[in-house]
Amino acid sequence: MVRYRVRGGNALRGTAFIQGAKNAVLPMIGAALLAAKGRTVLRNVPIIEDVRRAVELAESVGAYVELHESERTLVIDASRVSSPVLPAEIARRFRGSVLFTPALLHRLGEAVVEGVGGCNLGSRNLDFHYLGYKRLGAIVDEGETVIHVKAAGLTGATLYLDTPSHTGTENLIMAGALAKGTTVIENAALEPEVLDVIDMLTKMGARISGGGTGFITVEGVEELHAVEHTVMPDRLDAGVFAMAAAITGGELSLVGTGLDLGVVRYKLEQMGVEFHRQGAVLHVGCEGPLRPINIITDTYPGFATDLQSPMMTVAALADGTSYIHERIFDGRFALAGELNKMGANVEVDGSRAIVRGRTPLTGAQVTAHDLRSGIALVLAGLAAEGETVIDSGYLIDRGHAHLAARMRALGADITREISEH
Ligand SMILES: CC(=O)N[C@H]1[C@@H](OP(=O)(O)OP(=O)(O)OC[C@H]2O[C@@H](n3ccc(=O)[nH]c3=O)[C@H](O)[C@@H]2O)O[C@H](CO)[C@@H](O)[C@@H]1O
Ligand SMILES: C=C(OP(=O)(O)O)C(=O)O
Repeated sequence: MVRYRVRGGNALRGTAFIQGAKNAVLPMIGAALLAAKGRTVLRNVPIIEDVRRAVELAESVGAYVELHESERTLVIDASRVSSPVLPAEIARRFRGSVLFTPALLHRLGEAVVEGVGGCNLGSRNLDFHYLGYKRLGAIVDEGETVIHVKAAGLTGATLYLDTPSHTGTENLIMAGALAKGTTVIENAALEPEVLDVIDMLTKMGARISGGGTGFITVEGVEELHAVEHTVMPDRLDAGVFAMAAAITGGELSLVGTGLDLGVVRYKLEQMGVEFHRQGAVLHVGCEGPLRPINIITDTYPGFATDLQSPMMTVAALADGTSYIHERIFDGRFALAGELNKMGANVEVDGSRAIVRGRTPLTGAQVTAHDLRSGIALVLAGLAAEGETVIDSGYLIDRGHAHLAARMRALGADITREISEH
């Protein structure tokens, strides 16, 4: 059992090194398995638990993988992929396992999905993925726990997503990349991580156009080859460090190539947080009191649902009432109860939350219910009086690399502990 212990009150100052993006590297590991020859090299890989699970899963289907932690580099040789089974004991531990299906379909003609994990955020359907495979010619047998997808070869078709699913878009692009003919994906996701995956697939030889427009066209090719690619920076990790500076009255220089915080920057600016860019470095700091904010989560370029939880912590520390409307997931407010244990005043009504700030936060024993509620509690701990102990820290480790060490380097009093129970 991993647990984080945070003693609040220290302002965070210094240079924060932003990791590579979790939600880009996971589809890239799936994409690497599409190459039947050669070795793929991924750079700027975040050393997070989800990447370790993805490595285990790739190995379990027969790939040879080297994870060079200090170089943050993955080397993947997928030439010997031979098992279509995504075993439950690994696949159920992270969401990214869903991204291995297209490669297994193309390479082996079938994929046996024994489970898919990920944060528990209410309903997380996969119907767009399976309907898409079916329209491309696959047979999908959805059992109680195991899903069997089979295809002697996929053929391009026009696909429509009811909502622009992030992994759904990535999966259907990968399915179309080696299909016969043209695949069109309408209402495709616009997230920067999806565009980074398209960049990598394009280097591999895929013919994809329309990324970032919502209408993606994929002309199927005969084969894809192994390439080297550098994973984009993690805008969620960057957002969290910006918030850590803001709520502790600190000042951070965020380092991560080409970092663009987008709407979270504008929302934090409305709250009184100051940003200024100096070349490749983004400075963030906050001197005065924080102002309250209204947030509506949405698919890109809207406010990212993954930053909604950390933003709830910031709102609890702002002077006045903030309103949050969660529109992507129907179960993403488990954080409210934990924050309230620390003295916050958050009232949840369905998909809306009202955060009445500022109430002084005091350290408490709290539980991470998912990755982002976990990091939100770390933020609360940094600003609280006394000691906060956050259980289920594995969930935080799923998405943030060396969190305690990176925060300690900036002056935070935080430790990561492992206990038997
Ligand atoms: C590994 C990864 O990249 N995870 C991200 C990805 O998750 P993920 O790709 O799972 O999220 P989706 O964009 O697919 O899901 C968004 C919404 O669409 C619904 N839906 C989705 C697919 C489907 O077939 N049917 C359906 O109804 C889901 O139930 C959910 O309510 O995008 C989410 C939304 O930005 C982020 O929070 C996650 O961090
Ligand atoms: C929901 C998240 O991740 P996943 O889709 O991997 O569960 C997240 O990163 O907040």
